[in-house]
Amino acid sequence: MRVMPSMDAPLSPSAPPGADHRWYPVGTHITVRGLTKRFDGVTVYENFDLDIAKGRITSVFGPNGCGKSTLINMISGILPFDGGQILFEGKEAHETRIGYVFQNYREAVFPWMRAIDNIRYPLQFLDLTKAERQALLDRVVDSFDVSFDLNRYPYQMSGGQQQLVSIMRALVVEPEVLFLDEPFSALDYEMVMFLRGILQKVLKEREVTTLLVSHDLDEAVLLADEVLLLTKRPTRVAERLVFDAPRPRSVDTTITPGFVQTKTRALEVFQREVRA
Ligand SMILES: Nc1ncnc2c1ncn2[C@@H]1O[C@H](COP(=O)(O)OP(=O)(O)OP(=O)(O)O)[C@@H](O)[C@H]1O
Repeated sequence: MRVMPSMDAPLSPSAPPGADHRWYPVGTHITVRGLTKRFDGVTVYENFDLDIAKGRITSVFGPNGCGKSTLINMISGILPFDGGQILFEGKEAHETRIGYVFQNYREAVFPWMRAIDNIRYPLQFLDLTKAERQALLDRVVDSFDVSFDLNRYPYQMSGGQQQLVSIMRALVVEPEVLFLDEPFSALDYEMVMFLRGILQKVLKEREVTTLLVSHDLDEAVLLADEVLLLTKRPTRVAERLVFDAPRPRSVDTTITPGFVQTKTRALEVFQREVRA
């Protein structure tokens, strides 16, 4: 059962824990408390707690099948859970503007719409004037500065271009929180490098709280302000690693001592958890 807080409860970031079920620590955007999720009797999460910092990029990394996608799907409101509470600065998911980028861009973009209409699509659900919608569309197009024609249909675009369109579509509404599940795993390396660069630029400009699932440890560390390392099921947080290298980060970052140190520690924790 999902615990629903009453809508008239005051938001109180400074109140002590327990005083108010909508309390959240200062600087925290997402609070997960007592989360429980089972699939067919298999417990994936049991009484799981997590705080996610506001405006930062958090990568989620862990053993196969530990529940990385399940976690971001529950937090984003796509997947129901069996118990616990997830709040965004004290608000429910449906009170929060959320963007989601799926791994499988071919199924995510609408094939019958031109790129620009794909990107524009979510704006119709916002209570805005035509001019305000156009301003948001122009802003996202300007930020990404794409070099291909946005009047093309998906079948006329490469996989990377389609994924770029789906990222722009997720960001056009200016989400407070963005979820990305393996967004670059099916793309060639040149495109991956380009997308990593442009995405971190836009996310940092807009200070979007971001949760990224990646199977690629280099990518998980490279893009993250913090790497969240998970255990095997029933899943707990094994360790959290802060990575504060300056941005923009590129392949050059991956040979810096700070990167190597963070990745090495992440690998140690990962191997320990896989063997556990
Ligand atoms: N709809 C479902 N029905 C039954 N079991 C499911 C369902 N979705 C996920 N699971 C199971 O829950 C566990 C966590 O799945 P999830 O996809 O979240 O893991 P993951 O860490 O993202 O996996 P991977 O590393 O393989 O991408 C797995 O054991 C998976 O088989």
